[in-house]
Amino acid sequence: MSDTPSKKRQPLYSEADKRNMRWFWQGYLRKHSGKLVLVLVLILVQGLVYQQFLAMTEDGLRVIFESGAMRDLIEVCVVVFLLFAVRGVVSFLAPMITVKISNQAIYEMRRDLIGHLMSLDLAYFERTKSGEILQKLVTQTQQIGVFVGLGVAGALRDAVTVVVVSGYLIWKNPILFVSAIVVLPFIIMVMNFVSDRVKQAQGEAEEALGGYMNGIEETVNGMRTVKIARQEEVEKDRLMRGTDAIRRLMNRVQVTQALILPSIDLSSAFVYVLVIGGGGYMVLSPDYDVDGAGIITFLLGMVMVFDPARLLAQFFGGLQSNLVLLDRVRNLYDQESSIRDAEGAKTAFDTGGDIVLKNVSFSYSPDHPLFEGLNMAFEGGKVSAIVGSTGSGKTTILSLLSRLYDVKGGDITFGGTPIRDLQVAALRGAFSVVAQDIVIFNASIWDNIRYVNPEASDAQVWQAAEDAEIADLIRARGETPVGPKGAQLSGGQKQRIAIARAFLRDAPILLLDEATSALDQATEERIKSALARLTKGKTTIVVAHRLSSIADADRIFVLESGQLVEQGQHAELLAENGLYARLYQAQKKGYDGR
Ligand SMILES: Nc1ncnc2c1ncn2[C@@H]1O[C@H](COP(=O)(O)OP(=O)(O)OP(=O)(O)O)[C@@H](O)[C@H]1O
Repeated sequence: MSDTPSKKRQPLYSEADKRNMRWFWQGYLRKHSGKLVLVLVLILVQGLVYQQFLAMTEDGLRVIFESGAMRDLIEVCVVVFLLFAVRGVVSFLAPMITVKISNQAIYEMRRDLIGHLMSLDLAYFERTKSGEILQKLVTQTQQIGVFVGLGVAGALRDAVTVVVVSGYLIWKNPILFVSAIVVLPFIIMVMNFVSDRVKQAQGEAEEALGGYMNGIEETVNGMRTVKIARQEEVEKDRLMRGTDAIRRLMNRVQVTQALILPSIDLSSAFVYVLVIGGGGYMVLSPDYDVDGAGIITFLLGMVMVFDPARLLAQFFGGLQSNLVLLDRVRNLYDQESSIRDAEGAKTAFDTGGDIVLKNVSFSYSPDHPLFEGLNMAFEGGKVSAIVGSTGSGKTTILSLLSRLYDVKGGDITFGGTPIRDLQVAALRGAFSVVAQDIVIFNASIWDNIRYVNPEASDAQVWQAAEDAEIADLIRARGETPVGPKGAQLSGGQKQRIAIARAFLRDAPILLLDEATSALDQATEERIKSALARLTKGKTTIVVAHRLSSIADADRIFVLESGQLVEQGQHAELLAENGLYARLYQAQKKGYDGR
């Protein structure tokens, strides 16, 4: 099975189902074997209560039919009451244990899933709908937990009851019992049909639910654009189409599952008629040693078998749905991270050395190559700038340096050490990054800054905030959270938080991607002097559109459609009169208004 539902027939238990159940059992349930055995014993007790109840009822009926002693009847009644009191206690204890086990299993499963998710490459998150990830971590795991905690315990109890009571009935009247189970093939046929349809529809429903959740997230996050473009109705329709698809698919799942009960009821009607007719014949015929009490008890026994059998069949329908959910959750592990530490990767490297791109080729998709044979050298301890038109690959170079993606060809070296020989954590730990897409959490500004260095002292956080010109805002807002994704902040305020983070982190390599683009000229000037202090002695790579802001860089690289077309210092590039000079003149003209 995969996330894309296939139209082909779904087997009752596919290899994937078996693998997934094994995974769940071995990873999360087996360790509770002791407790599970206890549950089984409790469930057996419940089953035995039914068997004893039947035996007592038969005795009681005989007392009545044969006008026995009143005392015997009272004894039977007391024992029956006690039996069901025991069953009551056990029906509390067994699910109490299984619910705790299943909640623990789901907690651990989520912990492992989150751990695995964190290890995946950025590329996975760029191609996967966030709704799909939410489903795995929230709804699908939750449903599996409820199913395992309550459903499995209930099903075990029902199965034991069916087996114990059936055993008793076989012992009492094998001929009648065997003739009663002629309905079994019909029930199996229905089950097969249900399994097939439920799996198909549940797969499609999960797909639709993922799309719907994703749609909600997109709409809510993009509400500013939605409102300005007056697209509320369009968005409403889009979400309603999603929810309508879910309605139709869930109808299909649940109506199919609902087919199970009538088929069991139909079978039970057939069996009851058979028992009354066949049993009655046995009582009337002198060939059989069967009395009325025996047949009434047998009939009661059949009722007691069919009742849990109905629930078992319902459980079976739920199991098919949950197997689909388990497969979806489990297939997160099919995703592997390709950016991993090599054997013997280094934890330390020359963070002050030159950073060199040698013959680098890279593409996001095979049919759109971005870099081919790109060579660049960023001098250690100096400020380098990358400029170029939009989409020329500037941000991608920064992403390759911090190994968010791996180069497809060529190499990147840090002080002569190839990037693949470095531990990913050590490499990324050497960077302070002010990215274009600043991530702000719904916490106070203070906590947002501290996020990059939780060990920092209060004094250090204040210093970083002062350097980034955001301290006054912290004083004004106090502990107030800044809204989801920092919605209550201006673009410039967000950028200053990002700069404060870079100050606080104080790593040896600094990547600034349009770090000051959202600031007004006066604030930018003030921050620039603090940034100059920050970059001193550090290898700094600045990406900027505003060329005046990087004019004093030690080296400027000019990119055009993924190719390095010029490099040098500001004055040299102007003298070359190439692309840089043209861009610079154009911007100057724009600012001067000429
Ligand atoms: N995650 C991604 N998946 C696929 N393609 C991408 C991705 N990120 C960027 N691209 C493409 O790669 C090219 C280079 O993008 P990049 O962001 O590096 O350009 P840039 O020079 O930084 O642009 P800008 O100045 O607009 O920020 C663009 O054509 C872009 O569409």
